[in-house]
Amino acid sequence: MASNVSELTTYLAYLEGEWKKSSSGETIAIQSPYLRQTIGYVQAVTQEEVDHAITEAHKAQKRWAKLSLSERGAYLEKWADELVAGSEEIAKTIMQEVGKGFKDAQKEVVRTADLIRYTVQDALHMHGESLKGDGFPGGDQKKIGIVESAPLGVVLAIAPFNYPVNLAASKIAPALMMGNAVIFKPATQGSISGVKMIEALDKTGLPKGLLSLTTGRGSVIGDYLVEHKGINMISFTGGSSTGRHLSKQTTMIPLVLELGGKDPAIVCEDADLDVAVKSIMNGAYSYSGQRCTAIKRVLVNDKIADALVSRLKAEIEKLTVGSPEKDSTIVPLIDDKSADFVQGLIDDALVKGATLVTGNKRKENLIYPTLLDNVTEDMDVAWIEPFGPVLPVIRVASDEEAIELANKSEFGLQASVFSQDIDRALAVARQVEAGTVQINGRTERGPDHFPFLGVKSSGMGVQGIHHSLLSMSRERVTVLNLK
Ligand SMILES: NC(=O)C1=CN([C@@H]2O[C@H](COP(=O)(O)OP(=O)(O)OC[C@H]3O[C@@H](n4cnc5c(N)ncnc54)[C@H](OP(=O)(O)O)[C@@H]3O)[C@@H](O)[C@H]2O)C=CC1
Ligand SMILES: O=C(O)[C@H](O)COP(=O)(O)O
Repeated sequence: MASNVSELTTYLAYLEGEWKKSSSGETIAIQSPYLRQTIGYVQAVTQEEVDHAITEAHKAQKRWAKLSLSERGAYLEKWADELVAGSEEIAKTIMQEVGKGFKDAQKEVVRTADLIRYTVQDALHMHGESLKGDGFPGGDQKKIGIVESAPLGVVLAIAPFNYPVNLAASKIAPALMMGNAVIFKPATQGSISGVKMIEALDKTGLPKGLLSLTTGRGSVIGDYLVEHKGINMISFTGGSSTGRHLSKQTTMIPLVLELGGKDPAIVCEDADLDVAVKSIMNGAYSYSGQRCTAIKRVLVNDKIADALVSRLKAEIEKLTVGSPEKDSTIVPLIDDKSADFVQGLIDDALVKGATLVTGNKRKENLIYPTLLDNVTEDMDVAWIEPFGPVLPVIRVASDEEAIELANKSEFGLQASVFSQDIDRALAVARQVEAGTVQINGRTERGPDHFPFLGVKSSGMGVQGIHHSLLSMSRERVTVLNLK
């Protein structure tokens, strides 16, 4: 999968159903994390263009909401087909833009098409309900409540860099299906992938104005979008500090936040080490740990810690390191700043006495997979999300100590528990404060129809296909009062 970036394209923004240059006359250069060169430019959309896009979105939404569910679904099914048809090109863009291995990028596109199709089917099977008035004391049989889903209006979808297509579509598809219009703000690094996926949507003949793609830096147009009176709901995935900022900027509109994590793998002394090692390796290091659901700390019982650490070391040393074009597991991080941040966490732990088991090697923004043992609570890496390939091991004396440390984190996205005793694993799982606990498996968002949520600083509200459909609609209650 060789890259050719000799011809640089300036991508247009998709505003009111037309591909346009921004009146700002400004573009943003997109730098590939592994080619370390500019691969294209995207438009820096202005506040006036945002205003216009939102006004047109409201007009289009009113017409769109009148279409039947199956008519709306037909556009989305076609979008899924177009994504699959263009998967090679879209995957190449994802690879170049965010440095994800080509095969994983292709999987992201196909997973997205599957997610869109499932979203359509799920929505088609949401039947609402009817309530009888006499179900409540003193009620009357002649009163019948009809409960239907109604759209919210214009949904603002803000996506992060690491799944630029999938985490955007997982907001756009349910929003459109439930009869909303969408303003899509991709991560700046991820905007070209955003353009490609919206080109596929545009090919479906989607009504003009229903979706606009507003590229631009979050620091420049982010607050303007979030505080805009024309936005009726926000679905955001990204870092916890950005999410916290958003929740302060918004008032009285529904907000779903999927944020960072510090997912622990709790390894009890009776764990099947084959399963634990495989899951931790996959959970911690795939895409260099740039997943919100990556395993970001290991809390292992003292009695098996030596065995676990030596097996992890052996596996880490087999990991492929290098280019996403060769499908390496460990690839350069999204930018130099992120690599500096990860290096800072490693340095802090080593200064404070952690044992370097393997790694701590760096070439520019490529950080080699690193395993730190004997990590203690005074080290930043015990608590802070690296979003990079560094895994701290904290040794514990009991399940209770592991649970206490797991819950001391400000985050609560997911956790894994490894034990061959299902009663024990379940008892631990039920005490961990996290949206999801995986027993004998790696932390991960999929399958995409499962609810996906974070507690504490990891988020607010629930995603996963069905819950996204619910969060992007409201109940409309009509009461029949019969004679
Ligand atoms: N729980 C989950 O499901 C997931 C969580 N994450 C978390 O996301 C982080 C990494 O992703 P990253 O893209 O760096 O996250 P960021 O929080 O930096 O950015 C996320 C999105 O928010 C935008 N943004 C930035 N500032 C504002 C603002 N003031 N108003 C509105 N939007 C704004 C960004 O735009 P721009 O790029 O232009 O700055 C981007 O589109 C990690 O912490 C990770 O854990 C990632 C994936 C999934
Ligand atoms: O962005 C993330 O990191 C995802 O939401 C996690 O998805 P995954 O578990 O499928 O990698």
